[in-house]
Parts: sequence; structure tokens; C-alpha cells
Amino acid sequence: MTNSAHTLSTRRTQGLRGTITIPGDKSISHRVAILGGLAAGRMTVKNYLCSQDCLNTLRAMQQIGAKITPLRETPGYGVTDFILEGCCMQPQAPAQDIDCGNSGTGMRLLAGILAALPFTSKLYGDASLCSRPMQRIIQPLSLMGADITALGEKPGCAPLLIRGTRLQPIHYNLPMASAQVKSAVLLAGIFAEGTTSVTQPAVTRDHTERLYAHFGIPYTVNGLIISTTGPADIRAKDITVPGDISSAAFWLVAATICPNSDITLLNVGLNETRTAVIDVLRRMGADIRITLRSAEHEGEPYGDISVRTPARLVATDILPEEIPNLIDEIPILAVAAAFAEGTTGIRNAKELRVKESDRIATTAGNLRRMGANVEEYEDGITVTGGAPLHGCALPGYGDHRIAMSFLIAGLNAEGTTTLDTADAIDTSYPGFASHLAKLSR
Ligand SMILES: O=C(O)C1=C[C@@H](OP(=O)(O)O)[C@@H](O)[C@H](O)C1
Ligand SMILES: C=C(OP(=O)(O)O)C(=O)O
Repeated sequence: MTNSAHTLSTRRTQGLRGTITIPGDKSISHRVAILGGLAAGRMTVKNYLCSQDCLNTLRAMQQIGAKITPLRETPGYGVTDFILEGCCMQPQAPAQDIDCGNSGTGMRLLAGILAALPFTSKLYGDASLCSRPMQRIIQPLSLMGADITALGEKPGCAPLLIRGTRLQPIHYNLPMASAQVKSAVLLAGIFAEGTTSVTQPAVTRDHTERLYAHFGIPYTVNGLIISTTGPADIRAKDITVPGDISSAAFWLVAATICPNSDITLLNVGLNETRTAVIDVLRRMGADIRITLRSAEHEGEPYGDISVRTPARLVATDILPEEIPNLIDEIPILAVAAAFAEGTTGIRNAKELRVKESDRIATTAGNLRRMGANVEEYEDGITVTGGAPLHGCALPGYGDHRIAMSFLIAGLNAEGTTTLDTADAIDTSYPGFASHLAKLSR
């Protein structure tokens, strides 16, 4: 691997070897900052993800009154362990506008609580975030009585001006399988008097619900309907964040497509609403072994994963119900598909068009540039494997998952693969480059 300003490059490896510890889960870290930052009391947070997205959410909570005391700092990475003292539901108005950076999760979840707090706040982000749809949270929150104005150049987009007010409970039918929208409504529901519920069209990641159990916030799950009853108290309680399976996914694929690989990933979250990537890779023939360390550790299962190069890789169709549970892993799964015999179908995934980049277009475009056979559809792609990939200079589109996916593709491609805007990787996986260097030595 080579490295300059904002580009990173990879070349064909002799195989990946070694053991790494996967950094904290991004989705859980955002939610711990928000709920812990509102809670009554002090809690110890361990293994928080020190990525730009999650640091922005933590800073937002500090702006409204949460306090942080660092406990452990990993040089070059950040403070993963700290004491978080919540504002005990008595937040203060932020002195400055709140920067959500590149994070859809941060902005949408924060909007859910700020809509109910007794002050005006403004959420902004980078160019990518300010082009992503916010109407999907403005609509249900407005039904609850929220006063949110989208100030962006693009209609329905950030910056968001939020004038906090008293909210009413609602029942909301989620029009898309989005854990962010579900969570924004459920977070607002903590403040509304009565029962707020959300019916999701398919199972989406359930970290919000698990954290409600952890922090003593009332909630029920009845099939696809999740309900909470407010106003609720939040009791501070220590927590350790498991490793992020969406970050582990890059190595699951790397050790599957590169001959002579044998790696172990420690401390990976194995919540079943997140593990569809493992099911799909196993169907394709990947040799993945799991050692469960704990079936329920503070509400989330986690374990170690060993991966080694399989004999052969075959195509599969990703099922519609699997899509929400591997939505962020689709670019790297598409890379795996380029190494599989046959045609892999990835459809029913039009949500990918509104991520940090249009991931249908950016994944298809970069695979084609490397020589893969790809068909693009409105709701996904098909990839026919077998054509050898060749390295080239590729756009990263400022999208962390696109940059990491194609750096992994470069590990089994002819020549050099270079990604621009690779600094975006810090959005979710600071330490990716050093893990790459460690495993592919
Ligand atoms: O709730 C969350 O933490 C997330 C939900 C997903 O987004 P959607 O809810 O928009 O599908 C995912 O893409 C994102 O990285 C994190
Ligand atoms: C889509 C992602 O995150 P967010 O929506 O929080 O920006 C992601 O991490 O791939």
C-alpha cells in the first residue's frame, strides 16, 4: 500500500495474514452518544468509534450540555474510552450551529431529539450530506408537531433549522426500510406524552431498540411494529461498543478474493440485523468461521471471525429482505461478485442512490473501469465475475465505503489501483490504512 496526501494505492498481494481488532460500531456509537448525552448520571463508554461521523455526534451532544472525561487514548486514533455525563434531560441551547460533517445518521438522529428540546438549533454538514434527503425525517417529525425548515439549496435538504417544541405521539408507517428514520421517530417519541410507534416495511438494524433496553427506556416490539412510551427517563449505564461488522466486511471480502489468505478479526458485533453480509459471502463459498464470545453483552452479541481463501467463489442473488441488513456492504459485496463464477444479482437497493455518493452509479462505474462486467439498473446492479481486474486511478467520490471497497479490489488486480479522496475513510474507519498495511505485508 502507498499513500500520498489524499490518495491511497494498493497492488496485488501475496495473501492477507494476521489478526486485527475491528474498531467500534458506527451505528451504536452515534446512539450511545445521543442517549448517554441525555441521560441522568455518568457512564463509562468503552471502544467508542473515533471516526469523524461519531466524533461530530459526540461534539453535538457536548454542545447541548453532555460532558466528556477522557479515559483512554490510542495515539493516532483517538479517545475510545471516556466517562460520559449526560445532561439529565436538561439540555442547554447550543452556542453554535451543529456540524454533522458527512453523517446521515448523525443528522437524522439528532434532528429527532432537537425537535423536542426547548431551543432553536441548526444542523449543517458537508456538500454530500447537504444533498441527501431530509424530508424523510421532516415528514414524520412534523406529524408529531415538530418545526423543522430545510434551508438547503436542494429542496428538502440540510441545513436544517429546528425550533424545538412540544411533540405529540404518532403511529408512523415507514415508507422505506430505514433504521435512521425509524430511530429519528423513536427518539422523538421519548419526549412525546403517550405511545409513539413505527411500522417498518422490513427488519432494519435494531440498535436503537437494544439501547432502549440498556438505558431503561420503555419500548415494545411486535413483529415489524416498534413502540415507545414517553416521556421517558434515561438511566446512565456503562457500555462497551462492539466492533463494526460493516468495517469487518472489507477484510471478509479481501481474505476471500486474495489467494493464500488466512486472517482473524477480533471483537466484531454479530447482531443478526447486521450479519447478512456473512450469509451472502458464505452462499458464495467463502470460508468464514465465527467464535461467539458473548451471545448478549450489554444487549449486543459479538465474537471473532476467521476467514481464509476458499477453493472457489460462485455468484448468488441477494434476497430483497437481506438488503436493509447489508446496505452499507453492497459496494464491497459487488467487488466480491467480480471474483465469483456467474452473475450476482443485487437489486431492490435503490436506497443506495442516496448514500454518501450514488453507490449504484459509483460502484458500477469503478468496477467497469477495472474491467468487470456490470449491468446497472435503477434499483441495483448485476455483476458477472471472471474477467481479470486491472488497476487504475479511480475516483473515490468522497465516499468512504467506495474508497475502501476499491482499495480491496486492487489487492487482486493487475498493476496499481489508486483512489482519490481517500481521506473520506476517516468517516467510518480511522485505522483502515494501518490495518491494510498490517494484513497485506
Ligand atoms: O441507522 C443507522 O445507524 C444506519 C442506517 C443505514 O441508513 P438508512 O437508515 O438510511 O438505511 C446505514 O446506511 C447507515 O450507515 C447507518
Ligand atoms: C450510509 C452511511 O452512513 P450515513 O448514512 O450515516 O452517512 C455509511 O456509513 O455507509
